[in-house]
Amino acid sequence: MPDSIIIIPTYNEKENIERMIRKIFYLPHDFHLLIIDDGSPDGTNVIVKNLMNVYPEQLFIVERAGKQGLGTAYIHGFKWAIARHYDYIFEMDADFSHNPDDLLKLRQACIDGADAAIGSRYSTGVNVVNWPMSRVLMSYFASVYVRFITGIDVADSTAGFMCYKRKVLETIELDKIKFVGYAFQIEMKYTTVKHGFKLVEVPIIFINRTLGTSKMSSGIFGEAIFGVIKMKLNSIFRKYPEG
Ligand SMILES: Nc1nc2c(ncn2[C@@H]2O[C@H](COP(=O)(O)OP(=O)(O)O[C@H]3O[C@H](CO)[C@@H](O)[C@H](O)[C@@H]3O)[C@@H](O)[C@H]2O)c(=O)[nH]1
Repeated sequence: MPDSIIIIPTYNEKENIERMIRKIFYLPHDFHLLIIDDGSPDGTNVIVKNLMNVYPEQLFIVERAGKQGLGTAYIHGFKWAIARHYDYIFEMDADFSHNPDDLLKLRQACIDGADAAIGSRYSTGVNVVNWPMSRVLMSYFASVYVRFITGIDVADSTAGFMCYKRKVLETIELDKIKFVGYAFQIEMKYTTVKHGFKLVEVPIIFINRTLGTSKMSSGIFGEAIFGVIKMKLNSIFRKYPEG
C-alpha cells in the first residue's frame, strides 16, 4: 500500500474530475485518491465510479447526500485515511487551481521535517493567476487579518492545498474542528500550530479554474471573518498539548 492519499472534495466538477484523476495516477509517485462527493447534481460521482473500474486498487469514493461543505468533507476524509494508516494525507481542489505536480513538493517538505506543508500562494509575493483583482485582494488580506488576530506566522492561511503527516490529524481532535467553509482551512492551520506542530509553506502558483464554477459564497466569507475572532476567543479557554 502506498504511504500517501490525496483527498479531493467535489461538488459539480464533471468538467475537471476525469482529467484530474488520470493526471494524479500519471505522477511519478504511487498515490491513492479519495473523492468525497456531496451528491453533485451534474453526475461527478458517476464519472468517478466509472474510473474506479480502471483504477480499482487506487481510487475510492465516499458519497454523501447533499452539499455539506468543504470542511465536513475533509474531516470525513481525514478519518477515513487515518483508519487506513496512510502516512501523508493531502488536501487538494478538483479544478486544477492546484497543480498536481506540486503534490511531490509538499510531500518532500514533510519528509524533510515539516509536520504539515502548505501549498502557499503568498509566501513569496502574490502568486495567483487569473483571479479577479477583488478576489486576490480579499484572499490576501484575509490572511493578513488572520495573522493579525491569531498571531500565527502563516502567509496563506486559507490555502486549500496541504499535506499533513498522519500524527497531526490523529492529535488535533478533528471532532473539535467547527467550521465548514473556507474558515475550516484557517482553523486547521491554527489548530496545527497551537498543538506545537511545524507548519512549512511551500511556494506554489495558484491558477484560477478554467472549467466549472467556484462554490465561494458571501456566507462562507462571513464565516471566515467572524469565525477567526471566535476561534481566537475559544483558544484562550482551551489548553493545547504539545505536538
Ligand atoms: N464535497 C464537497 N466539495 C465541495 C463543497 N464546496 C466546494 N467543494 C469542492 O472543494 C473544492 C474547492 O472549492 P472551490 O469552489 O473550487 O474553491 P475556490 O472558490 O476556488 O476556493 C479556493 O480558494 C479558497 C480560499 O483561498 C481555498 O480555501 C480553497 O481551498 C480554494 O483553493 C472543489 O473541488 C469543490 O468542488 C462541498 O460543499 N462539498
